[in-house]
Amino acid sequence: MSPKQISHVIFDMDGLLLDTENFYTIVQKRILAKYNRDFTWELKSKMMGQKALAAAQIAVKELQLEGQLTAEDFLRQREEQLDALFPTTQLLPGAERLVRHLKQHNIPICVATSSHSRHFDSKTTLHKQLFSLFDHIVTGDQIVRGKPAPDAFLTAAGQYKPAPDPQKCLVFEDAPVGMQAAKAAGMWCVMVPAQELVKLDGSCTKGADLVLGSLLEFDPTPWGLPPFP
Ligand SMILES: O=P(O)(O)OC[C@H](O)CO
Ligand SMILES: [Mg+2]
Repeated sequence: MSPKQISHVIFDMDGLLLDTENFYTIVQKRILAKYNRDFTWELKSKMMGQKALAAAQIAVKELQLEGQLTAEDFLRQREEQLDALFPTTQLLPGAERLVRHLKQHNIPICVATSSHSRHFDSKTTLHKQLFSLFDHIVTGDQIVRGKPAPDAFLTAAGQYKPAPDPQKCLVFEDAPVGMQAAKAAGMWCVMVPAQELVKLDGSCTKGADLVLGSLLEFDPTPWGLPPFP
């Protein structure tokens, strides 16, 4: 479909706006080392963007840890360590500039994250003012089916009255399952994947409408959005 005329923009959070993915990597590497397992990018690529329990279940299954570690135990151990790290979360390059720019031009903006609301609160500790600019935040605990199901993005769009045409919604995502969720919702998707992920599997971005190295590279104009000054 062309020309693109985006009316609403939906942001993923972890790994897209906020630099939290490294925290998950550090903590999960530490926990899995106790079970003589390596936490690889291949495994991470399957877990990232998922709701917490779904991600934990993937780890246990892929590493054949049944009988040694339950998904719930993995999460409990993960929580203790993540809780100490999340309040220090920093923004990723270009996130603040893009969010403020769209807000300044009255473009409806919201967030659809797989993170549950307690993690959302903790991760945004240093960024409350910026996150107050979003019209609403949809967290993982508000939806039943996690990404790659389209629910998070459809729920986020559905909070606008009237709900926008998905064909006029642009989603920013970092994770393969997130990009798939956006496309399943019938929306446009700009993917900003971690470079490690692309190196591992070039096809992880297949289906995205545009792939960028960072949000700093985004040009709003081809999307019918106002240009940066
Ligand atoms: O990328 P998000 O914001 O949907 O959150 C995903 C998980 O919490 C971490 O991969
Ligand atoms: Mg993400």
